[in-house]
Amino acid sequence: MATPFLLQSSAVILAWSIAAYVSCLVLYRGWLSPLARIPGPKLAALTSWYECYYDVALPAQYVFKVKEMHAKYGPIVRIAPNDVSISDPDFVDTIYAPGAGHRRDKDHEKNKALGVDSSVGGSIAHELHRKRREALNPFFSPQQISRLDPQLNAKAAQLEALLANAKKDGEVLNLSDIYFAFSNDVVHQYCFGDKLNLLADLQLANIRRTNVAAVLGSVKVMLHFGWIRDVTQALPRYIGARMTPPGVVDMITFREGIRTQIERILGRKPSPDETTSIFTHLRDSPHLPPSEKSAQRLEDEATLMTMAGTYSPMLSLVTAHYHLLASPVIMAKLRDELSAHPYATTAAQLEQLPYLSAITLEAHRLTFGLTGRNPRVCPDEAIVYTHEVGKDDFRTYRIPPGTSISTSTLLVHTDESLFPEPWKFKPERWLVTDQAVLARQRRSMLGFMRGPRTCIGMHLANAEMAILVAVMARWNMRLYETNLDDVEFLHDYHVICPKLGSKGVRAEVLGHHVDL
Ligand code: HEM
Repeated sequence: MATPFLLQSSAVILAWSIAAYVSCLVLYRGWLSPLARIPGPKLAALTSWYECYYDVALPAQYVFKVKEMHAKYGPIVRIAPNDVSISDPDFVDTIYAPGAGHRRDKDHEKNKALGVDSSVGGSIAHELHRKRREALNPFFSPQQISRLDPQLNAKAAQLEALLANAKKDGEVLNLSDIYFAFSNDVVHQYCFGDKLNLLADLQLANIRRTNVAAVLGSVKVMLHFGWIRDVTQALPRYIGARMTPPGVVDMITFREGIRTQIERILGRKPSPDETTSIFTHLRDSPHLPPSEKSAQRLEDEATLMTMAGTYSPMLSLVTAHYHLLASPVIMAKLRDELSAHPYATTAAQLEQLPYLSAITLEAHRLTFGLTGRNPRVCPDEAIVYTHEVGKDDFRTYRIPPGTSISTSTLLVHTDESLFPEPWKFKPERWLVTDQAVLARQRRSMLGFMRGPRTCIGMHLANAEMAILVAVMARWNMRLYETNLDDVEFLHDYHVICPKLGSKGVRAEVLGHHVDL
């Protein structure tokens, strides 16, 4: 009988082909690849299932495992078949900020999990990123941001009214929701020109914040099994929605809201009566081709801008407020500084106060910016890394173009040579008098990243921090059922995630602080 024989031999050929392919892959990745000399666990070099196990099964622990690997193997480690991690603060700029003439792309595989591929942050190629970035830069200069003072102060006053009401009613406040709402209102108005008042509805703020956390909670699964999103998006919405976790469904609704905003802006003709905003500016820019102004692209841009401009500032704000409430000594020093400078009211003036800005820096350091490893790919140059292994004994590695190279904020921000007792919140470390130490610490701050892809919203985030840290000092509050593990970096879901199931930072308002 020919048919079973054919089937049997096809199965045998298929099995042999797979075995041959896997053997070649193992041989290449483990021994022949130009990365084969780089130290690290053999399993990590052979398969990305190694990373997947730490990211998905444990979960979101690979970044901590990589730190352990560096302790064992040294400053350069091969952490996946095509991925090299370098733990060396003095090498950060070579990876991320090499200067003019050097191209640094993003790694498409690592970048697609957030689903904002055509945004500035989603741009893979160096040149495309630069073009999109140039269109946005004018909105984010320190001068432009200083014009937002009245708006920031008005929002801060609304926030203080909430604190006063909570004191009157004896209500426990969720500070994570409050800072989420504050940052969301600010970035929304800046993006679209119209006012959002999430601060007036803290229940909705809680739903939205937990939805964003749920979406972030899925980034590792999406990173390793990106086809899940492709399948659910390809299905009719009513079927796809049933297969998608609730937070993600709400995110789809959130994106539809953004799409409506964008379509409204694109549907209007430029007019002097219109409030200008980032997206009216992009619509009217003569420098951008029509493809860069499509509704889909601008939706991606607005989604990234709104999410990044809301969630990351919220994390730094709650980290700062938690530590101020947990450390009366730090709070007392901040109050002393503010009462010595009663006329510092604008963000720019507050940012000049040394202790307040040390608190901000320390909050950013322990919030870790983007916690994932955020790799760069050099498309056209090899990277050479040399380190000392003994007295006058150096080892050099050549990392070929196309390799995914990274460090992580965890590695740098907890480097004991830069930040002794790295897990402690110590603003004083930013007030040292040794300028060389200070310069090295500042250079090693990766909370906003370095180089051409540095956070575009950095000045806005720091203005929000300055105004709200001053507000924090004006109120006596007591933490409510909140511990360090509600703000600590315990899981890497693209940004820090504290203990799973944390309700956020909650506090009771005791009253206005008399001296301020
Ligand atoms: C404490 C607050 C913030 C932190 C820690 C933070 C952190 C970061 C980091 C680390 C990056 C670099 C990402 C990369 O390498 O791909 C980034 C990029 C970005 N951030 Fe922020 N961010 C904050 C606030 C903001 C705000 C307020 C906005 C919006 C107004 C914003 C909008 C963006 C955008 C659009 C990008 C992409 C920039 C580019 O690729 O050129 N961020 N942010």
